[in-house]
Amino acid sequence: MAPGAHTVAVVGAGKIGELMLSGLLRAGWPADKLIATTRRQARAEELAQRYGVRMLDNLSAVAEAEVLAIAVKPQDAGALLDDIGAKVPADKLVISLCAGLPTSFFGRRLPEGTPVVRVMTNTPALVDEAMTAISAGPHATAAHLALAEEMFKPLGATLRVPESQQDAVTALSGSGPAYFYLLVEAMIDAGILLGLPRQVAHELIVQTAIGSAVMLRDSGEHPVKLREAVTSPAGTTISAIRELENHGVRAALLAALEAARDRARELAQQSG
Ligand SMILES: NC(=O)C1=CN([C@@H]2O[C@H](COP(=O)(O)OP(=O)(O)OC[C@H]3O[C@@H](n4cnc5c(N)ncnc54)[C@H](OP(=O)(O)O)[C@@H]3O)[C@@H](O)[C@H]2O)C=CC1
Ligand SMILES: O=C(O)[C@@H]1CCC=N1
Repeated sequence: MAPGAHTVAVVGAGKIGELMLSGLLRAGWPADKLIATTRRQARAEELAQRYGVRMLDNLSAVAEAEVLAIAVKPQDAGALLDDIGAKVPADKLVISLCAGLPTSFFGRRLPEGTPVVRVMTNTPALVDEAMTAISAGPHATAAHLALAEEMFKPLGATLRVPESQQDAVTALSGSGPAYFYLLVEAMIDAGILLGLPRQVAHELIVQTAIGSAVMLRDSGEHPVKLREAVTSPAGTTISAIRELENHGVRAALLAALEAARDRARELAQQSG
């Protein structure tokens, strides 16, 4: 299918919605086939100027677009669907980008038979390195999944997962960039502690992160093997690793990702 064969409306074009718009434009989606909606007029003007996409109100977007990508916060999705849900013709594809919300949440608020696809992407979409997981919800056919994939493939890697895995996916790859940024920030601070100028520490750690990530992706080696290759007997690395283990970094990560998964479940419960 040629890029831009469908008119797509990004409903709630905040950070993730904007990433989608810019990614689709980079992939060759024509601007006149892209619609976005916002709550604030100033935001609408900013997006229109930046991307040349059509800014409409929610109901006009529902009427005009063939695909609706819902990119509001989970806490705002109920109110949005109270406004537009009944007006969505059942032949439109609804793609939810909302953390935590199951497709049944949308199914209950949309006309019977509306296809829903649940997607969890992440912010490296900005540099076409997203990890996007895609799940079919009720009434979503193979063609709907293929269309969702066509929209997210230009933004990075895509993977199909059962919807039951989406809260875990959200904890791993949806929130994942934040964990890596936190680690990088902490390691740069450690460089300051060791007396390096901040800019030098930044350059050392960012390039080390990039090099390590490329090796993880391209070598095909297990991370344990890659770590062992750095860890010399009685050397410097094992001294650092002993401290990481003493401070429970591994246990902290297990607990942290479990908390993120639990929060995704809570968001669904609170949204009703
Ligand atoms: N940030 C991330 O890394 C990721 C986020 N997600 C999911 O993506 C979704 C969006 O997150 P994010 O982009 O960070 O959040 P933002 O708050 O940046 O974006 C949400 C946007 O929706 C707008 N909005 C809310 N209600 C309406 C409405 N009724 N009509 C039109 N626009 C509306 C808001 O407008 P206003 O600004 O005026 O309030 C805001 O601009 C969430 O569901 C989140 O779970 C998924 C993966 C990663
Ligand atoms: O923090 C959040 O809730 C969103 C979902 C995944 C990443 N950011």
